[in-house]
Amino acid sequence: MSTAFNKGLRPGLYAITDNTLTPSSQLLSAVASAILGGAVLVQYRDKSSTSSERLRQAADLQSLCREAGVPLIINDDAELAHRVGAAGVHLGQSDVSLTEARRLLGDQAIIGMTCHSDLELARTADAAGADYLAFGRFYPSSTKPGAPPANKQVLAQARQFRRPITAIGGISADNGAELICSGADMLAVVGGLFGHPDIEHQARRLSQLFADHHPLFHRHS
Ligand SMILES: Cc1ncc(COP(=O)(O)OP(=O)(O)O)c(N)n1
Ligand SMILES: Cc1nc(C(=O)O)sc1CCOP(=O)(O)O
Ligand SMILES: [Mg+2]
Repeated sequence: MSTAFNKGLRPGLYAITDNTLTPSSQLLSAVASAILGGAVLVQYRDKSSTSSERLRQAADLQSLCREAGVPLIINDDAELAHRVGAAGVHLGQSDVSLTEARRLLGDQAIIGMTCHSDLELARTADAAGADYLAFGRFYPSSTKPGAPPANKQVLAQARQFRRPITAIGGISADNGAELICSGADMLAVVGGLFGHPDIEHQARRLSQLFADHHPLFHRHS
């Protein structure tokens, strides 16, 4: 049996926003560029704006993503995901529990879980019904300098759960291929995408890595 992709999840670029890299006035056009370049999933991640700003931005992003047919995930905040009708939420180990988020958002919501580099965290997230498992950080990250390092081997080991696997942390178009070859289905990228002047171009480069290396698209001849 192979990995179950459902609820609109598919292998590819997972674009994560950052309010320090992208001013709020440019958020929608930045995300639109990422989608034009091939992003298959978007996460709204904003740790510092006011709750009313976050509500407005999440609602605007939800309209954009719905129109584009790309699921929007809200970081940390299941209530906000529920309020704007987003596709789901991403939860860390110190965020609200998956069970609680599932109760609020329902069976059709996409709930992703941070598993660092720890298969036991992944086993627990799998048992609780996580829709994807996130591992990282794989390379030093200026977005989250304190994120604990992860070993690429965990990506292959996590395939036993048959859940889509996301890699995160310091990923760019220049270093992402080896993570896909190691077992990642999605590359979650902040700085390597939104830190560049030409976001659409970077998104295309990152998306091309899947065409070249992901087993669902790439067949050795
Ligand atoms: C796809 C993805 N993977 C990991 C994270 C990190 O989540 P968390 O550990 O809760 O840390 P913060 O992002 O909240 O700082 C993520 N957001 N997305
Ligand atoms: C939000 C986040 N979580 C991480 C983890 O390891 O769980 S690394 C990270 C930052 C990702 O940003 P960039 O692509 O700029 O490194
Ligand atoms: Mg979190």
